[in-house]
Amino acid sequence: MRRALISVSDKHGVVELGKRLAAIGFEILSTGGTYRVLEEAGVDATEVSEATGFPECFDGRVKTLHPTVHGGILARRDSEKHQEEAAKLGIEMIDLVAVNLYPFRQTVQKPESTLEDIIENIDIGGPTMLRSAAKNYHDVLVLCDPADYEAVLEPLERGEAISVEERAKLALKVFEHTAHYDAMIASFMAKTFRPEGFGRTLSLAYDVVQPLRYGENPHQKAWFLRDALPAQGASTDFKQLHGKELSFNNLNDLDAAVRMVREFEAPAAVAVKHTNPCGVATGSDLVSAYVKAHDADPVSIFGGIVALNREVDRETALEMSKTFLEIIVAPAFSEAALEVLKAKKNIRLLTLPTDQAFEDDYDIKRIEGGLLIQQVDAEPADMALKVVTDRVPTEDELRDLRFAWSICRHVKSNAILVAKDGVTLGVGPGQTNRVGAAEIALKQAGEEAKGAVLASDAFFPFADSVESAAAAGIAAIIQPGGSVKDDEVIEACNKFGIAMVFTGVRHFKH
Ligand SMILES: NC(=O)c1ncn([C@@H]2O[C@H](COP(=O)(O)O)[C@@H](O)[C@H]2O)c1NC=O
Repeated sequence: MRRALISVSDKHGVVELGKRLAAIGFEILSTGGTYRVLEEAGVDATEVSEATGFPECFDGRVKTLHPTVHGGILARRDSEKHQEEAAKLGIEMIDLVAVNLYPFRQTVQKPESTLEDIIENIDIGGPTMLRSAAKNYHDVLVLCDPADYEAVLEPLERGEAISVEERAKLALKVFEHTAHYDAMIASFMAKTFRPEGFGRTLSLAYDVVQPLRYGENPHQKAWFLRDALPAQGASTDFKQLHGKELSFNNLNDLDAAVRMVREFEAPAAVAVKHTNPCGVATGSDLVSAYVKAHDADPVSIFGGIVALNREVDRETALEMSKTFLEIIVAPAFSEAALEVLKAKKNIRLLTLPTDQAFEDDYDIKRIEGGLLIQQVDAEPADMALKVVTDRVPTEDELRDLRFAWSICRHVKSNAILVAKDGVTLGVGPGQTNRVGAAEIALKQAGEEAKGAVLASDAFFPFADSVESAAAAGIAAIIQPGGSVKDDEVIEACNKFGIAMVFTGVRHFKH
């Protein structure tokens, strides 16, 4: 007689599984809670403790960790030696293992869970059985997901064997599942007991949310994954109210836009193209912020992603509906705004708490054969502005310098940004030299650069960009400082009457 061991926390479908396995002729072994559910439903089963002759003990911490169980799963059917040994030890074979694990993730995510609750929900016996069965997939069927019960029951009921390839796929699913489970545990423990960095290894736990239509380009396959233990309010935590599925580039741009709009407490609008801002503005209300962000670069915003940090009202919606936008993301949309925007078939409308701070931890980049991991480039709390020129910036200039600086660090390096009155006027992103970045930003700002401020994400190696800024009419500059040529740069500013502040902090973004 074939034997099945069933031990599940998620009892969905277990009665049906038990009934149908019993009907096929399986003898069923199961652990306490599962046994009771099966028994109540009239499924004939034997408790594991009866089979092992050893009681479940230590509050269920030890139930199935016994040679009778693991020998029955792991012994090779094609090995005479193993079979003789099993016979000598009185161990009977177990041919099917259906196990799902203690709800570790759900326990971590429950706000009321204590550390003790979380630790108690680290399953030990379950993964051990799953791994034993998966290792012996040639002879043992292993089920770690109720969604797979049907696909195994059907052929068994027809009296068909399940191919070794199918068994291997079920085993693979187990090893992915237990690795993911352990990675979540390691990640939780690391956050709790070693928040400051890494040990000798890193295992990341992610869930595949969905395959994407394609990647950055149509010939690239792509997937969207989310942290297995996601923090609430992350940019991946959006709700989609309208529009088609998001693309790879959409998700990437969405993340950039959301990170930028979170910089502001005042009503703000951020328009993004290819992860760089093309128009950013704050205003006394949302509609004025959006109109200013739009007018900052009415060409680039076409097909862009716009993030806002207030509920979208009808007026703002009407303004936005004049331009083709790929995505609008905001904390909420009024009914009237939705009515206006939903009329546009191709726009995607998303909500997420862009009006709340979100503390991301690590930034991960893939390089060939490895990863680079760094802390997120947050502004250090102790960053202070130091005036280094004869002329001190005016209050208005200081406000604009801070505005420009807060966005400049989100622009790809080398980055130069020109701004005035809480609006970006020119953005020079991703250039291989700073002069080129300054030229782009100043050219885009044009006449409006007069009296505006300029931010640079890293120091000026020469005074050439200051000369270009002066020629365009820039009134004040913000930059980290720290070049061997700082004196020349300061001297140039003094010569042109430009006020300059150093931040002492660099914000490369590659
Ligand atoms: N310790 C053990 O020997 C053990 N054996 C099985 N479990 C888990 O116990 C759960 C089922 O328990 P019950 O049938 O009592 O509801 C399953 O999630 C299974 O993974 C165990 N528990 C956790 O470590």
